[in-house]
Amino acid sequence: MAVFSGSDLTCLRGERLVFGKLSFAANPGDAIMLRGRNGAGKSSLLRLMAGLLIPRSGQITWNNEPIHSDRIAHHARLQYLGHQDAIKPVLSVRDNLHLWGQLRGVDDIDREIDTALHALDIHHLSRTAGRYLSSGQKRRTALARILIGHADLWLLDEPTVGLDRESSNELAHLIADFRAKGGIVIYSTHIDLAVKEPVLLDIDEFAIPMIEWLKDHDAPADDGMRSDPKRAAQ
Ligand SMILES: Nc1ncnc2c1ncn2[C@@H]1O[C@H](COP(=O)(O)OP(=O)(O)OP(=O)(O)O)[C@@H](O)[C@H]1O
Repeated sequence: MAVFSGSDLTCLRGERLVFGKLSFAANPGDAIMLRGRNGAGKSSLLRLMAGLLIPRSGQITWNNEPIHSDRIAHHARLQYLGHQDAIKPVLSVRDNLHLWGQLRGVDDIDREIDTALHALDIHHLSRTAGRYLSSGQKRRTALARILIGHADLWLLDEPTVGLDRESSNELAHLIADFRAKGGIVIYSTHIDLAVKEPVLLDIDEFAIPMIEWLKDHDAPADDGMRSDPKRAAQ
């Protein structure tokens, strides 16, 4: 059984059936590349994997335990990079990373920040406030964030957006290092990223018409978020 897996996943957003009968499996060192047309559900799948959305059917497990049985443990093991860089505009790059390290309970934050700043080649921006960063510099800062603290799983939604070619190659190296240490990386991209032998998961293959899905299931009453009252309140 794979360390991280999902089986027979169905994703509803609003009243739209985004995909169904989708399964995946990943072990330490694996990379999965999500592909699909705009709106196919790549971001939705990454959010399901992060435990930020709940599948309408199917289950996602880590070491055979459903991720929703212990969401705190799941969030602690993963780093999620969404479309938003979530950089605080009034804080410097270093302070942004410091805040993130504190939230993750990292011990030796300053040393980890220095390592991350060098890895993303943004050490010279350490004291620059978030509001003065270019979009590529913001993206690099967001990527530096995923290096702070221990993680077993990286979920990266379009990580190359805003990056120049050099930074994209640097990201590919970081992914290779993370995999070499046993990390699992799942990422969506519209451009080629030099990741070695990723497993391709084409979300377009899991598009099914709502009418077909309804034949086997109850009528959809809600979105994945709304099926969890705690999340719906957020
Ligand atoms: N918050 C939401 N509420 C309702 N529907 C949503 C929501 N977010 C996304 N959707 C819908 O879910 C579907 C999948 O969107 P998603 O963002 O996962 O696709 P994607 O493959 O990541 O697209 P892209 O390549 O354009 O980033 C789309 O039809 C979209 O309109």
